[in-house]
Amino acid sequence: MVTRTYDNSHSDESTNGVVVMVEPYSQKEQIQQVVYRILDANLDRAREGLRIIEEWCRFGLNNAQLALECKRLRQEVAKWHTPELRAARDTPGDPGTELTHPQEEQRASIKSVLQANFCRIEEALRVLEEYGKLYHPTMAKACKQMRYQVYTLESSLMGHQRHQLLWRSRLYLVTSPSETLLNNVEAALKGGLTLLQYRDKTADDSLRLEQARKLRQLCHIYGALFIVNDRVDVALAVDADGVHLGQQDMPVTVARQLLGSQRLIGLSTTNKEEMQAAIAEGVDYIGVGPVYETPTKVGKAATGLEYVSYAAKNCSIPWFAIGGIDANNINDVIDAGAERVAVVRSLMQAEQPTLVTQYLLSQLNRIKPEP
Ligand SMILES: Cc1ncc(COP(=O)(O)OP(=O)(O)O)c(N)n1
Ligand SMILES: Cc1ncsc1CCOP(=O)(O)O
Ligand SMILES: [Mg+2]
Repeated sequence: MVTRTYDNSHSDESTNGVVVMVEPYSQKEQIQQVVYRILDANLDRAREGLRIIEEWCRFGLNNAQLALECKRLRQEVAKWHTPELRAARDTPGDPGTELTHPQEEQRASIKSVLQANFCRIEEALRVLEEYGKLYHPTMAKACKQMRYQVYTLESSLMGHQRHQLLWRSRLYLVTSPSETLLNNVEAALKGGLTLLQYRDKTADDSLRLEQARKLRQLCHIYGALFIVNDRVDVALAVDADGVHLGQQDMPVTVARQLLGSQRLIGLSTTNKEEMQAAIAEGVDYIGVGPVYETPTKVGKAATGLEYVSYAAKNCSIPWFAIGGIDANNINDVIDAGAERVAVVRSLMQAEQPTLVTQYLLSQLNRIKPEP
């Protein structure tokens, strides 16, 4: 058998002594080969990406439903990978195999691995949709549908990840305005912080957006959750993991409509009625306090440790004791039943936020080891 080359010129080839005239590819055929190569490469890319996501759903999350959806999509992609497309493959002649971006060589967290691979699958499906139109319109339509199904899968999986990390988080840093905001936060992240809230009651919106973006990026690098205080619009603008609302802020139902079910909503509570109402409204976590009076929230009466004990016995969702908590009194709060605490000054005013984070976490993990 004589293999045709991509060279479009006439040529004679010797094959076992027999001289064979090789027909040149017509321009149309050459383009078809290129399209087939693109389809072949992107079918592989989409399938590989799906497998990477599937492995995490299966082994990382033990979530059969999500793993099954990945498998279904993988098989649907494979269905379009016909022998004629595979035959167009030319790996040695593909200049793209050598091209990698430095970001691809290292990933900071599972979240980045998942996000990078969702991106890869969605891009591949988009390519399949566009070039598929030149091959098989049904394929193009199927790939478009799959792309939307992958968006849904991404949002369920990322939502699931968020909830898991929220349940695992024991320490919550709520920021205060500071010249060293980013350094303080990064130091706390280095100490093991997994949940951050950006709170600035006075900044103008352009600064607020700029800082929120930077903090979100930092949290992304360290695999931590990023919540915005009060402002649903800012949370959406910077693609935050959620928002924290107070009793006087936007109603939870409205925030939920805007944020959807996959992002987190936290609500401040100061008594059992507010706690029960918050749970009934479907918030993802609550703040419990201020446990002690605090200059960070002037004029707000302390709830004391009784409310902490009540929460320990009655709260079915993650809750964070907040207000005046520091390295000196954290064990009293833990003894009253808290497994999670939120702090502002303890970390924002610490000389060594990494060490303080590590200390607070070690105390919180002392009673019940890390989940
Ligand atoms: C974790 C957590 N709990 C409580 C609050 C207080 O929220 P709110 O009552 O809306 O007061 P402000 O923070 O907006 O002044 C919180 N931010 N975080
Ligand atoms: C925002 C907020 N809501 C209840 S207490 C509080 C502030 C807690 O700050 P600190 O940890 O500095 O006492
Ligand atoms: Mg508020």
